[in-house]
This record gives sequence, structure tokens and C-alpha cells, in this order.
Amino acid sequence: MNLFIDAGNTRLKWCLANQDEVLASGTGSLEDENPLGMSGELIGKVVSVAISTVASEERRTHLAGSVEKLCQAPVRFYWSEQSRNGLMNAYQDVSRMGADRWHGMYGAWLDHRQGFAVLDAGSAVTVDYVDRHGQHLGGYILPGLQMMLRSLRTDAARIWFDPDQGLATDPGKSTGECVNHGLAWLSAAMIERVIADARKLSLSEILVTGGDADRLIGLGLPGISCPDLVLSGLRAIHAEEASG
Ligand SMILES: Nc1ncnc2c1ncn2[C@@H]1O[C@H](COP(=O)(O)OP(=O)(O)OP(=O)(O)O)[C@@H](O)[C@H]1O
Ligand SMILES: CC(C)(CO)[C@@H](O)C(=O)NCCC(=O)O
Ligand SMILES: [K+]
Repeated sequence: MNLFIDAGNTRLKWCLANQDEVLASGTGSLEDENPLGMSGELIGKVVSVAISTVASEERRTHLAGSVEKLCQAPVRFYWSEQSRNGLMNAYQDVSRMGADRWHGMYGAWLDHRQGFAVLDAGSAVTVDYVDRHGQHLGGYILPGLQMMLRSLRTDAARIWFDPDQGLATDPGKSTGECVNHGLAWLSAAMIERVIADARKLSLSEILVTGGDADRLIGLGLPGISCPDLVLSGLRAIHAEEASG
């Protein structure tokens, strides 16, 4: 069995799979001693490890070391590419693009050939557009929800509030409401722009992934929820590499 890991800035997601089926999956944290939280029985089945990560070089090295030791299996990292199987990256320097974005787009490209947007609402939010020819048209990087809450709390001396996950966007009448409604209102505005862009660029689907995907759908994003988009892209690439 192969172990696949999508290691973001906050959490990591993993799945244990062979060519066509997923045996188990879960989430973990790079901070934990056992970053995967996998049982010994599952760990015993791992013969190779494939990782997509956007973590710092220090955390990446640490992860590689602990996973190698834990699984006694070779670890390979997969990065952004210029092109693959008809999907073409718009970046001139593809080594600068977060691997999660490329793997997410590739996961989407496998099943959606009519042009799509990928919205990954994680620690940071990314939006990427791919037309029906497989051409990546570019994208956007924005702060994520927790990041924005944290910066308001840290950088504005008189803003105290309890974060809520509410979806109300009407004008707030207390600090807490103004902050919470403000973030929902901002997300709603982003959603409107993505919808407008998708229409303008003739992209027929919006695929949503990341920890805050359901929140965006709750705010009216007409998107398809694909929680494992990055891992699907990574699995496909790993399989293609293995078959030569
Ligand atoms: N159990 C959870 N733990 C942490 N964050 C969560 C959880 N459930 C939902 N979230 C939300 O998910 C967001 C983080 O998303 P995700 O877990 O996809 O991040 P990530 O993959 O580490 O991020 P990135 O790839 O952007 O570095 C947070 O803003 C938070 O609001
Ligand atoms: C934007 C994030 C943090 C989203 O996870 C990640 O894709 C990343 O670190 N990207 C590097 C910069 C870039 O994609 O251009
Ligand atoms: K992610």
C-alpha cells in the first residue's frame, strides 16, 4: 500500500491506498510526535510514501525523517510541474507554485474537462482557473479565515471578540458581530467574484476543497465539494510515475 500525505501549513491529511482503492484516511498535525496518528497495523502496510507539501523546509525535513522512521519506507516529495497530461501551468517559474495548488488542479483535471475553478480554503485561500484546453489561466492567493481573525486580534489593540463560524453578513452592532459578519461578508464578495470570473472565462464548474470549503458553500458558493482533491491529484501523479 502507498501512503499519500498532503501537508499544509496547519494540518496534514493522509490516505493509505493502492492503485484503485483507499483503505484508510485521516488527518494529523506536523506538531505532534506521531504526525499521522495512524495505527501500527496500518503503518505496517506502507511500502512507499508520496508527499505534497507547502510547509517550510525545516518542517518538511522533519516530516520526511519522522515518516521514514515510522514506516520504514522510502519517501518521495512531489512538486509543481510545467505540464502534465494536457494540464499546463501558467507560472513561468513553476517551482514557486505551492505543490497543493498543482496537485489540486491535476486532481480536478482528471475528472473535469470543461474548464473549472479550484478554490482551496485552507490556512491560506487559493483560487485557480483552468480552461477547457487544460491551460491554467492564473489565480489568486488570499489570507484564510483563521489567519484574518488572528491578525485582527493581534494587530488591532481595541478589537476584542469571540470568533463564531456564523454566516450572517448583515451590518454588525457589536465588535464581535462587526468582525464575524465582516469576514462572512468578505467571503461572500469573493464568491461573487469567482462566479463572475467563471462566467466570463467560460469555466463550467467550481471545485472547492480545504478546511473552510463547507463554510463557503454555506455562504452561497455554487461549488462541488472535493475534500480530497489534492490527495487525488497526488495519487494519480504517483501512479503515472510508477508506471513509467
Ligand atoms: N479540525 C480543524 N482543525 C483546523 N482547522 C480547521 C478544522 N476544521 C476546519 N478548519 C478550518 O480549516 C482551515 C484550515 O484549512 P486546512 O486544514 O485545509 O489547512 P491546511 O491544509 O493546513 O492549509 P494550507 O494548505 O492552506 O496550508 C482553518 O482556517 C479553519 O477555519
Ligand atoms: C498559498 C499556499 C500557502 C496555499 O496553501 C501554498 O500554495 C503556497 O505556499 N504557495 C507558494 C506560493 C505560490 O503558490 O505562488
Ligand atoms: K491545503
